[in-house]
Amino acid sequence: MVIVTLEKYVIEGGKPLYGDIQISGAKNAAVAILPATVLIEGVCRIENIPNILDVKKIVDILYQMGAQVRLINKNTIEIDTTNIKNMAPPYDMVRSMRASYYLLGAMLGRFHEAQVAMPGGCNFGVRPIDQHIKGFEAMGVSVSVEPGGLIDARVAEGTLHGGGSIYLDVVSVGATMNIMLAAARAEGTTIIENAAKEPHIVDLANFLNSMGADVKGAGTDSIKINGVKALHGGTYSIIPDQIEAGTYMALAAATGGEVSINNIIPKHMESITAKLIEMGVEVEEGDDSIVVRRDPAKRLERVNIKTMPYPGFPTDMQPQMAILLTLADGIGIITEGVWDNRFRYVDELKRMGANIQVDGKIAVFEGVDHLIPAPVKACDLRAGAAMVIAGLVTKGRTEVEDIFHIERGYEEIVEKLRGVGADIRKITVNDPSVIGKIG
Ligand SMILES: CC(=O)N[C@H]1[C@@H](OP(=O)(O)OP(=O)(O)OC[C@H]2O[C@@H](n3ccc(=O)[nH]c3=O)[C@H](O)[C@@H]2O)O[C@H](CO)[C@@H](O)[C@@H]1O
Ligand SMILES: C=C(OP(=O)(O)O)C(=O)O
Repeated sequence: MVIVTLEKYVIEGGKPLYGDIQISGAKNAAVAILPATVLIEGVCRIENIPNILDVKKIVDILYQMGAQVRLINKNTIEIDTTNIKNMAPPYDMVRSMRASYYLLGAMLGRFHEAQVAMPGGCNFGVRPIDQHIKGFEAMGVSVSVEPGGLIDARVAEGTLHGGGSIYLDVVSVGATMNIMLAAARAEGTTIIENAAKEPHIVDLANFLNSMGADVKGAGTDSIKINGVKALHGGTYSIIPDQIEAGTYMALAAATGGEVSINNIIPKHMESITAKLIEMGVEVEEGDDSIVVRRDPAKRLERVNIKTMPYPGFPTDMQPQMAILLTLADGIGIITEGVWDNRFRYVDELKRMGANIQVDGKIAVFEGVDHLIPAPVKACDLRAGAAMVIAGLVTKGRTEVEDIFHIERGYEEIVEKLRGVGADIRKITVNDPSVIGKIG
């Protein structure tokens, strides 16, 4: 008989938090920069890498493809992909995460062909890649999706050439990055119009440029890439994680108290800072830190939020802000402007007594006085972070299951939270529902 174990967080919430939290490197930059090393012949030393599951998976995929990987410490690695083989990255590993699709752009740039499984990642409904494909096709690549979900992309004739002007029909972070990767070593120029402007787009461009690429305009909606023949190794440090920082800002606003969120770029936090101030939270900016302060006795004010591409309010902060609206004074509305189905966590919150109505991409929150503890599930990465916030704001014992979602993207979350006085621990339990069913 096999006994399956599962891990969960046990939280005793309901008290304000005080202290400092150090922010790790940005997940959404790291998961693009690591595949980008495929374009480079030489050793890349990458610092400030977040020690999270998604990063471990990508490093493992690169290792299996023949990259030499040296872990210098938990946040610094050296990768040398000089002798990497042009092979399909392991199907199941690729399928289990969204960001593995960056291997398409990187392998096209280096080998002019790639076979990569359709991506996975958080389930927000359909996550199409038609804009990525449109960009590759403009560079002379033929793309087909084979039965079983393997994407086959290859230069049909001649060489990988610059795509000229490519206008994205929707502002897509993934397509902007993937096209940038392939274009970095294409012959000629590619201009991505209506490009995404997120901080991690700029970080990928800075990484590529520091290794010899010629990318201009990242951070604006027009990015020009002059392809170069080769890229060399070097050292690069990843930017701080905007969403991890925002999550802890929302947490401090929810529980009350005073938390200093350190090692961040305050400019990246502007849309979140502005919303918290609108809700009556004190937010004080330093050079590379932000202090969030709220008197726990004072109720949060209601607001409306619409998620949008950067510099709009990030979709990846939507579930965390929902906890604040759940408890705010009055009715607040969230309109999800990026994904079709990012309110799956609402059912979990209702189990804790939240009053929320969802209609398609709109959720209406009628603030309640307090939440009640309940066992809840992390249904995806940020929804999981929201459940942790809900647990920490609620008096009594909340248990959060399926925490592997959370650990895809948050480094040492339990340790960081305990450092500001939170009562949270991770436990491993046997799962009675599967005892006897396997083996
Ligand atoms: C612009 C935006 O906020 N992007 C978010 C998106 O990035 P991610 O890169 O995952 O997704 P995209 O930015 O590509 O998608 C944005 C929108 O464009 C659509 N789309 C995308 C690609 C494509 O080829 N065709 C297409 O129609 C998607 O369905 C979606 O509605 O989710 C990530 C995880 O939540 C977030 O970190 C990003 O901030
Ligand atoms: C949803 C996210 O990640 P992914 O796109 O990798 O699923 C996220 O970072 O919030």
